[in-house]
Amino acid sequence: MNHALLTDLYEFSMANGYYAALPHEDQAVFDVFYRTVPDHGSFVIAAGLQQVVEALENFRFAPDDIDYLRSLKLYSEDFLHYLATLHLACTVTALPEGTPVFPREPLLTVQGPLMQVQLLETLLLNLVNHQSLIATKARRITAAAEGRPVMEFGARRAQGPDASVYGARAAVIGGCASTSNVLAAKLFHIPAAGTMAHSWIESFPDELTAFRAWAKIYPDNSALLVDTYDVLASGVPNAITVFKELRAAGHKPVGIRIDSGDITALAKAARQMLDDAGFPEAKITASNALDETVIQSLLKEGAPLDNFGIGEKLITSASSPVLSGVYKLAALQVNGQWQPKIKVSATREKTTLPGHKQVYRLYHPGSQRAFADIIALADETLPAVIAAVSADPQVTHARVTLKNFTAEPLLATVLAPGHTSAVPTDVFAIQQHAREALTRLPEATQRLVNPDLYPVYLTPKLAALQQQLIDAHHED
Ligand SMILES: Nc1ncnc2c1ncn2[C@@H]1O[C@H](COP(=O)(O)OP(=O)(O)OP(=O)(O)O)[C@@H](O)[C@H]1O
Ligand SMILES: O=P(O)(O)OC[C@H]1O[C@H](OP(=O)(O)OP(=O)(O)O)[C@H](O)[C@@H]1O
Ligand SMILES: O=C(O)c1cccnc1
Repeated sequence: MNHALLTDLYEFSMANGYYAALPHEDQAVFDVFYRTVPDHGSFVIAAGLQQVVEALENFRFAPDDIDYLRSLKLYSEDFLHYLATLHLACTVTALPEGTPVFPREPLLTVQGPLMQVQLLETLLLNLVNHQSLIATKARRITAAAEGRPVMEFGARRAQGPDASVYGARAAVIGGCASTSNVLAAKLFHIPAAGTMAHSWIESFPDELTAFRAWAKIYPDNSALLVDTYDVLASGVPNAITVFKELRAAGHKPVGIRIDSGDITALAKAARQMLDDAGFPEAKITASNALDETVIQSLLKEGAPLDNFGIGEKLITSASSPVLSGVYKLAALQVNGQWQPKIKVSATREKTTLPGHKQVYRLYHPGSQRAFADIIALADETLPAVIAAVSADPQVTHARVTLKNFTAEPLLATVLAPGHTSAVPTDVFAIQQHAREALTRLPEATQRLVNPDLYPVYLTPKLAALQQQLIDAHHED
């Protein structure tokens, strides 16, 4: 689908206005960042970059798009002609998908003619906010599962087809092992996984007949759903009968799925029955409106679970369904000269960071342990000793001296005019990047409840530039 019209009307209205009022090719830089972490976490897992790059590479206005815009009777013919022949000339820098990113840090920047980059705001935020939200939720859920595979089961509850497909992709970036969503599995090379629904069991005269029919067709994929009638009185005993028959025929039974009731009590009793019957290797999968909180509770109770199937709470990030990433102007060329730009807000919290920027992750020297990030102006060289200022205006000890670190720049160019982009597209490689990046962060920042805040600083140059622009604004 061509997404060129997937924007808010005001972006076109501004672009048409820029076309009339400002030099056409003057460049602008916008930053994408967010301020608040979902679920009171301390970081977001950045995701959606592959789709951003694809959307920008295919960005074109079709003749009927132009006709539609003309029909609004808002825009000049010159501007519509500009759109009809538009080829984006934008440079995008971004941190790699899967990277944990903290509040206020630019995770993506776009530079290009002001008219063009203004038009991209809504689409870029749509792509990045959604996938980063779901990847972040999946990280929480898979952390709670402590290494047990999590299958993404959310297609039926996702808020529309796109949310199910790209949500499944993001879920894998955040740690899921597989998806039941066949389209997502095909598009992103994710293992397709699944069991059966209650309707299968109900479609046969009785549960045992239903299990036998399944086992006959899928003798090596027999994960039987045991809660249609009574988990312990019929579901597990019938599953054991079928497992014995499968074993006698030379097959290895997979296990059972429990989808209702007190999962801990049922899983403990089912485990005992399976073990007593000689099937200690049969796996128990749990599903039913699970999320990280329920999973933690189940595991704390000692529920002997091997796999999880997780739908609605993951695919909608139900407990915290919004990531409010924003797109803010950071610099503008005026007569060929760059000017840093700022939005000064009533609250310091919402005041933006001006200028072209770079984000560095700081490590203790010779180690893989990160202890802070620092946002710098893109053209400054980090000194060995930095009198850094907290990026969080709420922090009381706002100034610290940073020394003895190695610095890793996080933002790199992923798209430039005339160059084909090569961002990683292997979702499991991206998942691995996320996993490794997390092992380098302090463990306490990854707690699911009350995580430690990870320090993010500004260089003195960036902090001074921000203050200078705030002061200049107040003098006006
Ligand atoms: N031991 C447990 N500790 C905490 N939460 C649990 C436990 N067992 C199940 N849950 C969760 O409690 C919620 C409600 O479970 P409940 O027993 O009401 O399901 P159910 O109504 O039997 O299922 P269904 O409506 O699908 O038939 C679900 O989110 C489930 O995952
Ligand atoms: O609960 P989720 O995390 O979204 O996991 C997916 C759910 O989808 C199926 O339920 P179904 O649509 O058959 O409805 P049900 O709630 O009656 O089982 C399945 O049995 C799970 O319960
Ligand atoms: O395969 C399953 O068990 C499944 C898939 C989607 C939703 N619920 C269950």
